[in-house]
Amino acid sequence: MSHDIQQQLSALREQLAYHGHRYYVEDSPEIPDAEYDRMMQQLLALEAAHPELITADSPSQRVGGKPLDGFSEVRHELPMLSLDNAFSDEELKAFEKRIGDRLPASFALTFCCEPKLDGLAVSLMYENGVLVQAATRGDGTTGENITANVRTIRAVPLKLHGEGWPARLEVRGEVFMPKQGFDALNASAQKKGEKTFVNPRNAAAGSLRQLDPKITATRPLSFYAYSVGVVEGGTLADSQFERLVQLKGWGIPMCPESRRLSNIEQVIGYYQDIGERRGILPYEIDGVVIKVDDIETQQRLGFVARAPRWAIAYKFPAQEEMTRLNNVEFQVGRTGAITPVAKLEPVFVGGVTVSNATLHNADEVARLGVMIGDTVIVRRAGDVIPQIVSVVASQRPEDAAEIRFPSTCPVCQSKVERVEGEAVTRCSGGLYCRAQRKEALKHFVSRKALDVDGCGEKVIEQLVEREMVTTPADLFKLSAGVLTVLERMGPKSAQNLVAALEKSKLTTLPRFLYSLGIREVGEATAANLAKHFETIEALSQATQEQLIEVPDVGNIVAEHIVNFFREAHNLEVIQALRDVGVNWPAIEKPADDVELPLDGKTVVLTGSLSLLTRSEAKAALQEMGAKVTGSVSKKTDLLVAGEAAGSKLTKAQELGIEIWDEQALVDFMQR
Ligand SMILES: NC(=O)c1ccc[n+]([C@@H]2O[C@H](COP(=O)([O-])OP(=O)(O)OC[C@H]3O[C@@H](n4cnc5c(N)ncnc54)[C@H](O)[C@@H]3O)[C@@H](O)[C@H]2O)c1
Ligand SMILES: [Zn+2]
Repeated sequence: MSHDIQQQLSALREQLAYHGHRYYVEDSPEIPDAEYDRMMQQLLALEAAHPELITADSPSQRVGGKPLDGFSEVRHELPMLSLDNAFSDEELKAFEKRIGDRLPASFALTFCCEPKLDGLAVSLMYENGVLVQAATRGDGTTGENITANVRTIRAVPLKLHGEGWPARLEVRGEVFMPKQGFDALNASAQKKGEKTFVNPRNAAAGSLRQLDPKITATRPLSFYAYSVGVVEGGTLADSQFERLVQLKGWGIPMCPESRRLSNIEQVIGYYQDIGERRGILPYEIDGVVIKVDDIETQQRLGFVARAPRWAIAYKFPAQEEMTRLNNVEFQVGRTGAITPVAKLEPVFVGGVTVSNATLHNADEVARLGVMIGDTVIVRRAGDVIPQIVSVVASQRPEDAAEIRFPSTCPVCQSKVERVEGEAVTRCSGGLYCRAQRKEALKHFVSRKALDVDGCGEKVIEQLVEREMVTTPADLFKLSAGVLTVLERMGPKSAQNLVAALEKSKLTTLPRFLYSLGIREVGEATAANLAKHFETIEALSQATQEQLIEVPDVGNIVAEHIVNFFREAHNLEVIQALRDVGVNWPAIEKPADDVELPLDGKTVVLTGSLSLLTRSEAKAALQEMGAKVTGSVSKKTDLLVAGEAAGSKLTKAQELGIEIWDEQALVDFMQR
C-alpha cells in the first residue's frame, strides 16, 4: 500500500514539475490553472496524510521555477514566497480560525484585501530613492536580474517622489499586462503570423523576460505594489494597507480596489463584489488576497514552507477548464458563414456548464491544430461565449480525427465556397438557403437595392417566420389582405406595401445586381459590372478572366460572382423575379465627347467612368447642392462640372468624386 502511495506521489510530483516548468520557465502553460491546482491539492492532501514521505524537492515545498539562462541571477535578501489558496467561504473561514488559534482569545483582526493580479511577482530595490535593481521571484531564493526591462515600465518610478523613504527599500508587486494591451498585442501578433500568448499573465512574463529591453519597452506592461521586502535606514507604517498608501505617496502605484476590512463577513462581501466586477476591471485577476493588516501580528504568525501564515489567496471559480472535444458540427449563419461548432464533453467553467464552443473558421481550427478526440482548454469569462484556447497536445489519443469542412451547405446543400485569402467558408445559396433567408430578403428590399418602402426588418422577419415568403419573388405575390395578419400592419399600410413592391419592380440593372447579395458585390461594383456587361445574361456567363477586366473587380470578387451564377438555385431565383415582373431599362451608353462650358467657378468632377454613370454623377452632385453646368467624356474619363457648396465636398469625395480646381480641368481638356 505504501508502495502505491509512493507511486501516486511521484506521478503527481513529476506532472507538477513538468507543468510548473512550462508555466514558470517557458511562459507557455499546457493545462489550465484549475487543473494544476487540483493536482497540487491532491499532492498536499497525500503529503498531509503521510508527512514522512515529504521530500525537499517536492513541488509542494517549492516556489515558482528556476531562473532563465541569459539573465544574471539575483539572490533575494528575504525569500519571495507564494500564497496558500482558498476555494470556498469555508476554506476562508478555516484560514481565519487557524490564525485565531495562534493568537490570544478575543484578538481583533483587521484584514487588508487586494485583488490577486494575474501577472508576475517582481522585486524593486530602491537605494536612496533610486531604482537600482529589479528581479523576478524565480524560485523564491534566486530570481532573474531584469533591471533594464523594468526600467521601461512607465508605472515604475526610477526615482521615488517626496521624502521620508527608507535608505534601502525593496518594493514587491505584480507586473501585469492590462487586458486592452494584451488584446492589441495578440491581434498584431496574429496579423504578422507570430505566436500569440495564451493569457495576459504569460504575455506579461514573456514580455518582461526578453533579453532585449527594447522589445519589453514596446509591450504594454504596468505595475501595482503589494508589499515590501528589505527595509533599512528608516521605518514604515505598521499596517499593510497604510504601507501601500505610503508607497503610493512615493509614486509607486497601488491597486485602487484595495480595502481594509474588519471582519470575515466583510471580506466575503469584498470577494463577491470584486468577483462580479471581474469582467469589467481593466486587468486580469484570479482571486483576491487577504492579509492580516497589522504588521506585528504578521510577524507573530510567521511562515510555513512556501507561504506566509497571515495571508491567503481566495481564488475565483476557474474561467478555464479542460475537457474532451467529442465532435464538430457545422452551423450556417444568417450571412451564410459556415461555423464549426465544437461539441464538448460537458464541463463546468466560468459558472456554467459548457457543452458547445465556437471554433470560428478554418483558420482558427488550423491555428489551434485541434482534432476530434483532443483534450482542449475551454475558456468562458463573464458573458463572453465559450472559446477553445488551446489543445493539450500531450493528451491526444491515437484515434484523433481531422476536422473536415463539408463541401455542401448542411442546410440547403448548395456548394460551399472558401475564397482564397478569406478565413470564412460560406454557403453559396444566398437567396435560396433557409439559414440566410431573413438577411438575404432584408438586403433585397433595402434602400440601395430594390428600395421597397415600408418593408422594414420586422416585416421581413415575420414574413419568413410565418413562412409567407421563402424567396424574393414571393414578396411580389403578397396581397394586402394577406399582409394584414402581420403585427402592426393595418389595411392602409398593407396597401401601401403592396404598392411599394409594385413600384420597386421597375429598377436598374446595378440595383438589381446589388440586391442579389453576391458576396463583396457592393453598390459600386454592381454599377461597374452593369456598365461592363450591360445584361445579366452576359454577366452570368462571364469567366473569371473576363470579370477581372472590370474596374474594381479583383480575383476574389470574380470568384464569388462565378460561384454565384454557377449555383442553379440562384439562377432560378433570378428567373422567378423576372417572371413576376421585375425589370430594368437597358443601360444608357455614355455619349462621346461633349463640349464643356467652363463657366462655373468651383469645378467638381468625377475621375473616371468606372465609378458612376454620367447621370448618376450629375444626380449625386445635384443632391449635394452643386449646380451642374456641363459634362464631358473623354474615352474612359467622365467629367461633370458644377459649383459645389463647400460643406458638401467631403461627401463628394466619399462618393469617389474628385474635386479639381479650374486649372486642373483646363489641363485635362488640353491633354
Ligand atoms: N497552468 C499550469 O500549468 C500552471 C503551472 C504552475 C502554476 N500555475 C498557476 O500558478 C499559480 C501558482 O503560482 P504561485 O506559486 O506563483 O502562487 P500564486 O500565483 O497562487 O500566488 C502568489 C503570487 O500571487 C501574486 N500576487 C498577485 N497579487 C498579489 C497581492 N495583492 N498580494 C500578494 N501576492 C499577489 C504574486 O505574484 C505572488 O507571487 C496557480 O494559480 C497555478 O494554477 C499554473
Ligand atoms: Zn445553405
